[in-house]
Amino acid sequence: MFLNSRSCSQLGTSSSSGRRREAAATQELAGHRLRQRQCSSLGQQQQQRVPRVQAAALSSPRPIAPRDQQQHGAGQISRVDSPPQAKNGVLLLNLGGPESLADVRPFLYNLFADPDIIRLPSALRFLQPVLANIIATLRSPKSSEGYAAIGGGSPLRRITDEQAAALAAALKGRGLDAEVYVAMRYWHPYTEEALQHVVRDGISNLVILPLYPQFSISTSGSSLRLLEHLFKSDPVLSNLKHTVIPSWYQRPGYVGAMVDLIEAELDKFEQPEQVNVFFSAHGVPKSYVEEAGDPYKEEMEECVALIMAELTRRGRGNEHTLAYQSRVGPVEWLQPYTDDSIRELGARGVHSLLAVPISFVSEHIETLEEIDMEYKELALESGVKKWGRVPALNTNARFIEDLADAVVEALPYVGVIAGAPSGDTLVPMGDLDTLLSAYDRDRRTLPAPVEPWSWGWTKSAETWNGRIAMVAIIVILLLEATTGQSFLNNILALD
Ligand SMILES: C=CC1=C(C)c2cc3[nH]c(cc4nc(cc5[nH]c(cc1n2)c(C)c5CCC(=O)O)C(CCC(=O)O)=C4C)c(C)c3C=C
Ligand SMILES: [Fe+2]
Repeated sequence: MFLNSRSCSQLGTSSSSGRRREAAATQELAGHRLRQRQCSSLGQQQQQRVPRVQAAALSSPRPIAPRDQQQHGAGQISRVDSPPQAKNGVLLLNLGGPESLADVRPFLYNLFADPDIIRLPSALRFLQPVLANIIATLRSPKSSEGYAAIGGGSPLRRITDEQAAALAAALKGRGLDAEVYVAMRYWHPYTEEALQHVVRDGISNLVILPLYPQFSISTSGSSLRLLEHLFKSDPVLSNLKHTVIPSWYQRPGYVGAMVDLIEAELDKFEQPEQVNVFFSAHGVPKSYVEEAGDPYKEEMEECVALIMAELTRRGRGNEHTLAYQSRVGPVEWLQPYTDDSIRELGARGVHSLLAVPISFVSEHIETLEEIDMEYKELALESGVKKWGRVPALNTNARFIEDLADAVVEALPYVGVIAGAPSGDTLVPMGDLDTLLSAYDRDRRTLPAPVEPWSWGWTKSAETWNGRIAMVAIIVILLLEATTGQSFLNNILALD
């Protein structure tokens, strides 16, 4: 498997030499697709030379240290002891969320310590934990307020567990016995814990399914990077046959389920045909798309076009809008911003808005607080008279059935390097190595979405916090450098 994918990486590198530039995100993706196809055939030719590795049952798993406060800290997860039986598993990737207000700051630390969220130049990477601590500390009061408003914690773990159980049942309905595991990126159950269970259960064929319909470097990409690291540092996992479904926004079942929900909400308005269908996607910094080639924006636009086409096919001629929410920090994010669009629609005299959360399939802080409270209030203040919101898919039966179909369709690709069966996704299906080597290969430094030093000069409420923190951090770093003692560990330790 790794022999194949190394060859693919080399192929990708040589075929793209001299082709690096910002404006080429789209061409870049087309190139990825082409390379993937080349890799597929190369992979198939070389398949015979790859040793058929037997997955193994685990006799004594080594516990993994919790990752709060650590960057990718896991070592080996398991030892190979005995030959296994073929067993299927599905690994659901998700973000994770604080379950109580006390979890908020360590959760934020984990998020900002992720180099796919804040990508520092390599010379400054040693500062990432320090920066993560500062930013988490500064952001924590605002985030905590949001989580307090939705009951004191995120519902994400509960909903994702329900989705996992529903998916396992749907697979069983198709005659497929498969364990479904939940692997969160920034909170419990951590990816390391999930993989420990995968190994303990002797899973030999794993389908990796991010619960994000559209691919972004900052979400699915980040979880896949972590998996890559963990797979490479463990003997059982490095031989585990797997395939990744990188994104699935174009699946008719998903699109159909979204349209069912939209229609049901439209019919609650007195004049459904007058309602503006307002898609609000989670934003990403613009540089992710324009400099690192994140397909997120393109996938989002395609996704909205597919949903609108299906709505139209069902005889609904509504106008629609796509905007991006949840911007953090001072850099430019994808535009238009949700708040600007709401104001603009209000000013244009749009009477009714139906908000559709589009980048995430569970209720979470950004649907329950940001959309239901902040944006609703803004819309009503801006002149919009009627407001509605489409619920998240959660365990919607049609959606879960579609995920089960996606898993069944992916299973033949486990352990085989191959492009997506229909070739119609922007990031094609494949194993981790192939996917990540074809994708965001250079991990180029990006402007950090949140920079404490910039916060210090903005007009935001954090201005003085930011300045004080910056001065403090400089003093502490100087003290550390001159005395050789670590003050930061003591001062900024969370828990
Ligand atoms: C597709 C979905 C998401 C993208 C893209 C994404 C990018 C992204 N997010 C941040 C910063 C924060 N995200 C936070 C919470 C959060 N983010 C997503 C999804 C995406 N993020 C979800 C589902 C959640 C909520 C989980 C929950 O607890 O319910 C937070 C914490 C909350 C807050 O303070 O607002 C931050 C911070 C960045 C910087 C980023 C891209 C670089
Ligand atoms: Fe986010």
